[in-house]
Amino acid sequence: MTTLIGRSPAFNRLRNALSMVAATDVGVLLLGEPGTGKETLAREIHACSARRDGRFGVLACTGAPPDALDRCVSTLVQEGPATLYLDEVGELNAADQARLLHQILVQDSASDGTCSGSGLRIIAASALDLDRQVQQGAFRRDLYLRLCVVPLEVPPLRERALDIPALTEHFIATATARHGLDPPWLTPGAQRLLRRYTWPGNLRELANLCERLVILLPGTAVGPENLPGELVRGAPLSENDIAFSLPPHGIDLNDLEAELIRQALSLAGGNKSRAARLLGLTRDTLLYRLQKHLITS
Ligand SMILES: Nc1ncnc2c1ncn2[C@@H]1O[C@H](COP(=O)(O)OP(=O)(O)OP(=O)(O)O)[C@@H](O)[C@H]1O
Repeated sequence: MTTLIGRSPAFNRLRNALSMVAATDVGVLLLGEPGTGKETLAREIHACSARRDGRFGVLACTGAPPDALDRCVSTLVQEGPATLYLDEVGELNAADQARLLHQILVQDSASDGTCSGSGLRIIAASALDLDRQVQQGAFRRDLYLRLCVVPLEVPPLRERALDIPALTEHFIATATARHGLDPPWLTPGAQRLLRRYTWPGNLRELANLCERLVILLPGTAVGPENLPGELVRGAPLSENDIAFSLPPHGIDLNDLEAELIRQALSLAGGNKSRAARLLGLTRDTLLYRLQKHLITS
């Protein structure tokens, strides 16, 4: 079974819904941006369902060859109770949509109507707004209604920022084990940037970053200066951040200084004299500190 990380309110609501649908055999449509964890959640539904001992098959609908759907369904059906996960179901062309509807109707007529785990269960996922596709005539309404008995919205990572520390720890531990390296650790300044970033690539982007840090900085401290530029640029300090009180667990003053210098340079468009003024420093003091933090601008 997968280790599902997440304790934010948004994720807890989803987790509850997952356990409810896992106890049934209804069609589930997972809706969420790329990398939000849709496949992982589908695997969890399968693992918690009556068909947990059967296969979990995956069909990537984007660019799937014409016979892929039929082959996938017949292989799974032959092997007993199974779950088929259709990734990006909105990308199926008209012919495949008709084939899928046909397969669902065949499965329904073969099913004994219980949740005992016979036949094939379909869990579909989409990053596209499937409802809009139906309205635009790009997706069959009859198929949509079959797939979407229970729609589940998977929140983007920016809406579950509370989960970022635990997910970061999990991804670092996973990459550390995979590569046989020592784990890096994040300074408070770096942790703060991770919490503030908007993560357009969601959990996959965070997992990739953690793996990169494990490979490039094993067993060392990771500060803001080691993080990609988009994380630093995407996290402007607000007035509240500047007028902050020292948290009980303390801060890393060195990292904070480096972060403020980067922010000032960015605000000043790279002009060092202006950046120095923003920080209440002389230009020479700023140059010294740029060297100290190995900041190149
Ligand atoms: N709750 C979770 N706890 C721990 N790891 C997770 C969780 N959800 C997802 N992941 C991890 O995040 C990464 C992305 O998840 P996944 O592939 O399930 O996303 P997806 O929404 O299906 O992506 P795509 O839309 O691009 O197919 C994977 O490495 C997965 O193992």
